[in-house]
Amino acid sequence: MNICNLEGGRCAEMAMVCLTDFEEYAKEHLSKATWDYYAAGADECCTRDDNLLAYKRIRLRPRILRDVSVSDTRTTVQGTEISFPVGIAPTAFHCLAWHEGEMATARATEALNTCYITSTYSTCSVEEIVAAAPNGYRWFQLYVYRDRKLSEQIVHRVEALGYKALVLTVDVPYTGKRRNDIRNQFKLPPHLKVKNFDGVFQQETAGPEEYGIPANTLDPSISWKDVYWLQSITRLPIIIKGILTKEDAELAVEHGVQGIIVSNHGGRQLDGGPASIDALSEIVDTVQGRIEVYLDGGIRTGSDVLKALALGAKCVFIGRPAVWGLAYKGEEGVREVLQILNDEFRLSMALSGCRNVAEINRNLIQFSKL
Ligand SMILES: Cc1cc2nc3c(=O)[nH]c(=O)nc-3n(C[C@H](O)[C@H](O)[C@H](O)COP(=O)(O)O)c2cc1C
Ligand SMILES: CCCCCCC(=O)C(=O)O
Repeated sequence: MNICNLEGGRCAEMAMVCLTDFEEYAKEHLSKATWDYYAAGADECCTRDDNLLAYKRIRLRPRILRDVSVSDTRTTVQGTEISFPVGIAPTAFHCLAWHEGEMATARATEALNTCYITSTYSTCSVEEIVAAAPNGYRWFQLYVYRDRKLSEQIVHRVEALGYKALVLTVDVPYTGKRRNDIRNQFKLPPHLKVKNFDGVFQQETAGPEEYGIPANTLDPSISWKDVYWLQSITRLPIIIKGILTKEDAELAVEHGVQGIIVSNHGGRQLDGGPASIDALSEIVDTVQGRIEVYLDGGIRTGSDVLKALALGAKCVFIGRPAVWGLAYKGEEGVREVLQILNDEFRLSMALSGCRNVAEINRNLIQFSKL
């Protein structure tokens, strides 16, 4: 029997049934400033909240009597097999949630055989992450700095370490306005560092800061020509994260990248933009299978995963739920989050008559109710 002393709250002994149980636990146990940072959306949080609500507006058309006694959730991303189509989106500062930070996240994704996109703003270095989970499948998320040498160095480092793709985040020319972070004057505590840039991102001289990091390091002038620049310094596949329109999807294909992540940064950047699931169809229709299309934002259940795949995503990624898992029990917590999503996805597949991911298609979606 589970015993919990917390009145109205969750404790580590309670069985976790769904992802919102982890959210509740994290809210209860993290400091207010850390919780607010993870939960933040931009401005009035309309896009952040719509990321979740949009899935509720989509209805499924289940098929029956299809012998779903055996099911297979495996898929591939960029030619590599993963055990199910859910990976971990890049999120910053995992050591705020758990002392082993990104090393714990990396071990969990290695154990579950799925993809982990490491953030530029990790609080463990890429070397520590690879050492913690040497057989894990990883991509590296890149921001482009004003100082291109800095970007170039990290690209060469992750390439040498065996990262399999670069995820170029394109929706942060400036950080979105996150009201509680401003109210809390949120910053990384002094014992934590952006480890990949030790000595570079430390605020050693006085100057404007954002989250305790020197402000203005990211280059707001980046444009499509920088995709060519990135291609010139790496042989890794490039995946652009933060595309929400068919026009930009077409440009991404024309610029020769290998993938797109349809994303609004968890609603933390432009408030008023579309929910990512609502932007997916026009992008998939434009891309027409020329490159892989992925999605993140608001995935909280297995049926959300099913809906995204039915609308054409090859794989989806979770941001905040992974951090809630970390806050709960480190590696074990992230594993539980992924396992619950995998179990729910498998069940949703079976209940809608799909035996494998190849059988998931748009016929599953009831368009008249969209
Ligand atoms: C706390 C937090 C930190 C994030 N840090 C990054 C980051 O460093 N780089 C990046 O490309 N996206 C970052 N994102 C955006 C996520 O990669 C992803 O787009 C978003 O979290 C998906 O929405 P979800 O949290 O509803 O799953 C961050 C999101 C959150 C919530
Ligand atoms: C100075 C920019 C910090 C960005 C931190 C990571 C991120 O993308 C986020 O959404 O938070």
